[in-house]
Amino acid sequence: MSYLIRGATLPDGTTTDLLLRDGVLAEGPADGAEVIDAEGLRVLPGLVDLHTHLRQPGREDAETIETGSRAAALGGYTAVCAMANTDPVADAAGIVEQVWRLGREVGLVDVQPVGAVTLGLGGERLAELGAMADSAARVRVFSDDGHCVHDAAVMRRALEYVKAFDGVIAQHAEDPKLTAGAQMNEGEQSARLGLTGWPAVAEEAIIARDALLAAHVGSRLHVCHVSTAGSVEVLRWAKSRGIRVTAEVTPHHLLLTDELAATYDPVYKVNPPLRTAEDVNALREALADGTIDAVATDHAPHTREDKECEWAAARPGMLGLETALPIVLRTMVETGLLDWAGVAERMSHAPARIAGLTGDGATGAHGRPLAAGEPANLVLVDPSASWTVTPEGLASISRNTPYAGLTLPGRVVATFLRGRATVLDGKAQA
Ligand SMILES: NC(=O)N[C@@H](CC(=O)O)C(=O)O
Repeated sequence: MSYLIRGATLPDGTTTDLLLRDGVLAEGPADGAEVIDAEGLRVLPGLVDLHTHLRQPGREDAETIETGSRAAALGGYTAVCAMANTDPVADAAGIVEQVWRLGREVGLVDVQPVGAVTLGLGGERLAELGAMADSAARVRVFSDDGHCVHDAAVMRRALEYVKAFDGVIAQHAEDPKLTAGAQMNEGEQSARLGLTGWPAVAEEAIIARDALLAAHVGSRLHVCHVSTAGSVEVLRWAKSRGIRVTAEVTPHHLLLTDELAATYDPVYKVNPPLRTAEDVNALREALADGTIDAVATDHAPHTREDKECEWAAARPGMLGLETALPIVLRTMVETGLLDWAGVAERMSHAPARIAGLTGDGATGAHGRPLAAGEPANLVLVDPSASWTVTPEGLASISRNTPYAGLTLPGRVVATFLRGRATVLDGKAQA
């Protein structure tokens, strides 16, 4: 099937026709192509998520590679990096290959497995980083996400190891000694609610330490879900020194604050926790000026049992794939902080570069320019359509969206993966 997308507006604001043929953006006659009228629609390169929890293997009651892939395609994504905190943990070549293959079989989005840094996420012994890199899954991003690689010597060794194949360690920056028993952001709200606080310094101290380690080793560090104004300062300092550090921010940290904990509704419980309005403003500014390179969802599905309970017993995490782009439009574009080219950079080009997905690899190329000869990975968005989030209306098995009832701008009309429609007329194809 080939498509002629007529009159779509590119990220730079110019309007063009795009011919999708044989998996690539083609030139020449559009004979036989299905015509899509894209007047008034925005086209973006297929979005790339650096941080997705797909829960398979192990917690298929919360999400599967298939349901998570569908949610991703509906959110405008063509590639997602699947986190390693599955059961079993993705710490060996066999497991990452299985995840990669299952993603290919579903075929809605390229599922790029993230490998664990340490065996069983235990923080002590390095996982088979080289074997995962050499496997069919061609792993380049390694993370113990959900856990911090807390031992500085282990972190140093991991950074040294991945240099050989231009891998990157994606750190969940949280000093576990400083967050023991933590339930929410440490501050005025936690004092008022009587909940144990998760102090900003637990994140900031690890980012500073890891930036210094990355500089010492000459390796690449990526910081997951940056959540505080102080972290932004540390990142600014590290980048100004030429340290090879990149960072991501989640949509929920760009919009929501710790005042929501006063509801005691565990849908707002997440790690790192929601912070203050000052933090939110600093994160938006950092994403605008490039101190934070990318938006990543940290899509974290949880069952009702794990979420609809007392705050203290609930698992941290929230859904994100289907709402990420609308939240970025609300917080960054409507506020004038980013234009559409900026959205393309922060949600497609930069994450693809960080994850090593821009070249031809096992999963093809993502985050490439929308130019002739490039893989036809793209999304069409209706910027003028708004929609109201309902948990039942989402494709995820789980229901833990913090945005229920919220009306958001921007509807994904169609998503294409190598020229094949994975979403058409706002509906997933399979
Ligand atoms: N981000 C979250 O709140 N949850 C993550 C893991 C974690 O970081 O705790 C999950 O896997 O559910």
